[in-house]
Amino acid sequence: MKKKLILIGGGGHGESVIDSIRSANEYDIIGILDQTLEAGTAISGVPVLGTDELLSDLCHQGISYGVIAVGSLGDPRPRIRIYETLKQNGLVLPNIIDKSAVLSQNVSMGEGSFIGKGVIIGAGAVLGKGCIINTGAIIEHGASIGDFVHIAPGCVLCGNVSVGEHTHIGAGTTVIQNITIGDNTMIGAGSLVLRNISSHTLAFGKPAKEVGVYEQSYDYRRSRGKP
Ligand SMILES: CC(=O)SCCNC(=O)CCNC(=O)[C@H](O)C(C)(C)COP(=O)(O)OP(=O)(O)OC[C@H]1O[C@@H](n2cnc3c(N)ncnc32)[C@H](O)[C@@H]1OP(=O)(O)O
Repeated sequence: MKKKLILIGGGGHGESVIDSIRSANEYDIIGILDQTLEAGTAISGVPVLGTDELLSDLCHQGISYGVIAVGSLGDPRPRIRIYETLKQNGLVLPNIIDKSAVLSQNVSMGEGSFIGKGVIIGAGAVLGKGCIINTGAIIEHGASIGDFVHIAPGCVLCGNVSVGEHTHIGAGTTVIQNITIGDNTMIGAGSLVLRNISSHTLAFGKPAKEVGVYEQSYDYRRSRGKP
């Protein structure tokens, strides 16, 4: 029997997640909880059941797996909130790995991450929890990817790149080998990263330059008493 799973979030990213869950054929998707979609509608054939207030009832009905299915464009806070809600309700957060992704056997991953179509992850890479590794991204050997990082579609991270927690690497970015990118940072789409990039920083371009403080996630960290 397939394991029963609930999705939180039914937007565009949610549709990708549904597609990848179906590709792996391991879970039965019972429904979607979403703060804005109308209960009774359906996304990719999966019913919207209501808001995440239903979570505790659903857990009592025997659903033990939950997936963060909202995307992120540089603000990881909604995904973090969902992660915490799922954990508080005692749900297990599986890693959703599209069937077309190719992962070395020697990859270590936290929980609750999404690995999209055509992703390649090399030997010795270490991924935190709650990450999105989006369509067609390549993460080479020895990479270190922090919690709630989004590596957007088509990025190439060469060997031994390190990306700090909550950082967004914009679509189509290339990061050369041995580079360190800080926490809570935004790298704009299409960048070429040749030098280390600091935490709490907006950087973009070819080559990528630091153009300012990245505020959004910084506020989130301060609100949690972090520097
Ligand atoms: C499945 C999916 O779709 S996942 C989604 C993947 N999407 C991404 O990764 C997008 C990442 N976001 C970006 O690249 C954005 O452009 C950001 C966050 C870097 C900047 O966004 P904003 O703050 O709104 O910047 P804005 O659009 O106002 O541009 C400000 C200036 O920076 C420039 N700029 C913005 N982004 C970039 C970039 N990636 N590369 C070069 N220049 C850029 C603009 O041209 C503009 O220059 P100007 O003042 O000379 O006209």
